[in-house]
Amino acid sequence: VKKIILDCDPGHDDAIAMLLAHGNPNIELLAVTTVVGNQTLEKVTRNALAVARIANITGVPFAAGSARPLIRQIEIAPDIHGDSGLDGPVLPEPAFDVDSRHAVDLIIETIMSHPPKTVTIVPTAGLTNIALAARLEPRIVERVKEVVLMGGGYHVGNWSAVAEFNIKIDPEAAHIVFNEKWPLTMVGLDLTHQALATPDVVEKIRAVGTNPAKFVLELLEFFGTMYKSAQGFDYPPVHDPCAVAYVIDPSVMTTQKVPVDIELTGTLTLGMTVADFRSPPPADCHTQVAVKLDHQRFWDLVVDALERIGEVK
Ligand SMILES: Nc1ccc([C@@H]2N[C@H](CO)[C@@H](O)[C@H]2O)cc1
Ligand SMILES: [Ca+2]
Repeated sequence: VKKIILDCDPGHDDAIAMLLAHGNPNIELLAVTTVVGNQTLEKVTRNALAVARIANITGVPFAAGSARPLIRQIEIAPDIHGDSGLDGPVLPEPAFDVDSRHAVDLIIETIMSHPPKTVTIVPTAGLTNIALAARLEPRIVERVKEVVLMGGGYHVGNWSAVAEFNIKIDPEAAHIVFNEKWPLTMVGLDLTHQALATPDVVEKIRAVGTNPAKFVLELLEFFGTMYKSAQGFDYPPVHDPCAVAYVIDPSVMTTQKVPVDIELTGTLTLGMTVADFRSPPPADCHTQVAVKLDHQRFWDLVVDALERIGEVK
């Protein structure tokens, strides 16, 4: 079983990532932490607790983290996720309250209280909490098993021509995270733009026939409509669960070992994840990027997780 910390900003695709992590038997969700991104910290934290109620996630601490990037001003994404950050479905009242600890403290405590190389950090948002954790407790860097993040893109951007939202909203935090020497897998737009919720996928989800599945359908409906109008996609790319799927089964996508660094001073290129594909990669290269997704196997994992969650009233 892979033990993970999910650091997220729900967010339609973050919500699906959480359901995949909760439903898949190979994953133990040790903690869920939130950070400003798709919406304000208050809104994404409320959304995370609502997803926990919908999927009946219990016994897992949810802690709120940074309300702001390290240095820059807040940028949110209401044109994709709406004003609540999880527009579309009606959200229930949370079943439990947010943990009293700060997300950064919970991340550190969780890693330091488990044996070395057993905890994987799965960020699916801006990297502010992860950067702060590495600075507050540097020992987590050699203790974590690996970092598997949704973010970046080596050939495409979505928040600028060349930068992806999770990186660009806090590029200094991303620079810290990508330059620590922990094993890091970047599941970027190159991969996640292949994770399209096509009509055949929607029908398989509909066939699950439970309230959590209905919730996912309502998320995809809104997300798809916004992605069509805002970015011209026929079907929405569901980014964040791709990072969880890699942790579940790395063979669901191909990866390539390449050095990646973050642009901090470019006028046109701020927040760009610059991958150096010149070969061979340095022997001490600690980063890899995801390249090709097995679309069917990925979505089968999501449907299987929903079937295992079953009905929740
Ligand atoms: N336009 C847009 C902006 C932000 C996101 C969020 N950021 C990442 C994709 O860029 C995902 O984690 C998703 O939650 C998705 C689309
Ligand atoms: Ca996200």
